[in-house]
Amino acid sequence: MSLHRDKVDLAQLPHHYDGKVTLAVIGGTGLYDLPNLNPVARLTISTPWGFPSSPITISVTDSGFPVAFLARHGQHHDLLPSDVPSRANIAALKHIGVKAIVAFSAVGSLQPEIKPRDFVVPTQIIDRTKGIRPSTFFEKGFVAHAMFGEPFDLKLNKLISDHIPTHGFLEGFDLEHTPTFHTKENTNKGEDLTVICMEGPQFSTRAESRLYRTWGGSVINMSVLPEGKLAREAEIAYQMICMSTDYDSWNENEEPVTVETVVGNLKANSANAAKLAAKLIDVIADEFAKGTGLGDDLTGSMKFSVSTSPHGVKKELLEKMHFLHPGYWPVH
Ligand SMILES: CSC[C@H]1O[C@H](OP(=O)(O)O)[C@H](O)[C@@H]1O
Ligand SMILES: Nc1ncnc2[nH]cnc12
Repeated sequence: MSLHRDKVDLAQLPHHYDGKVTLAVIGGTGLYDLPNLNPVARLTISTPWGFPSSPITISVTDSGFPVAFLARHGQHHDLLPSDVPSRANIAALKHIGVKAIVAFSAVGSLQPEIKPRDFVVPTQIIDRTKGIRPSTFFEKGFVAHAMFGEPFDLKLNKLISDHIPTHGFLEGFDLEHTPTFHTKENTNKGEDLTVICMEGPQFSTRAESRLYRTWGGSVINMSVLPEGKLAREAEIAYQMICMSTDYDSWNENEEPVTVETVVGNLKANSANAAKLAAKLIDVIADEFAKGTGLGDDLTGSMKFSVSTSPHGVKKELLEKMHFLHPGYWPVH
């Protein structure tokens, strides 16, 4: 079943964009473009970690603010969650100047109050991937350790939570189900909302799904890692917005999740997600215009997270890292 809408002919767009692009949206399952914006360029960027999942579309809002868009699983959804080239995706966004990323993801709900078609802004992550995804830009010969106790950017999280009301945030739009916008502060009594990231591509067993509930999991997906870790290493403020599509497998009164359930809810959700994305872009554009330092908190953090003396590092490794953080570790 296709989730794609009719599209502008993106192939005709220029392949370069000269301005600065500070905000990026990563689209997950069901969100393959930003239909409410005006596309102005389509970039194919080669990185030392390969090519991104898809070309990066630069669009501008009505007020002229540029936003980069990247389809996580490719424009035709041909990449398994384990095969998403997250290092290339994040490196390419960093290379064009991105300081903040809002990443969308279709998730299963592990809690009865998070209903299919609701949105969730998580604050914590539990890693259940299996170590088969490259999850760092660093490698043997050049060692660094990034801080990850707060895996999402707190300023971006607060900005989003403060500006999107719990109910009615899609007023006037597809309201067959009025979605709730779940945030730590507004709906979860200050308790973390935790996304479990599993390897997939198969969904969880009932026993696993129940286990994740005992761990305090709120929602489950296959995508937030290593994307969020790599954004941290790239010093980019990162927040995921989860779109609930199913109750996973924990509920004995329901059939365990199937792709049909996910796709059915996504058909409604993807239009809502595109509208929500447009709203969030306006909020974030305003914040950048105010100059409050959004995306600046991490600046310089990786320079001092390195354990290896740069003098002992091979030239090839330093050259790769120069793409990500030019000037941090001069190539000798
Ligand atoms: C099609 S259901 C499983 C799939 O959906 C989510 O993708 P994304 O996070 O990119 O929206 C989930 O993480 C799985 O990859
Ligand atoms: N139940 C689920 N488990 C993992 N990823 C998902 N994406 C959407 N629903 C999911």
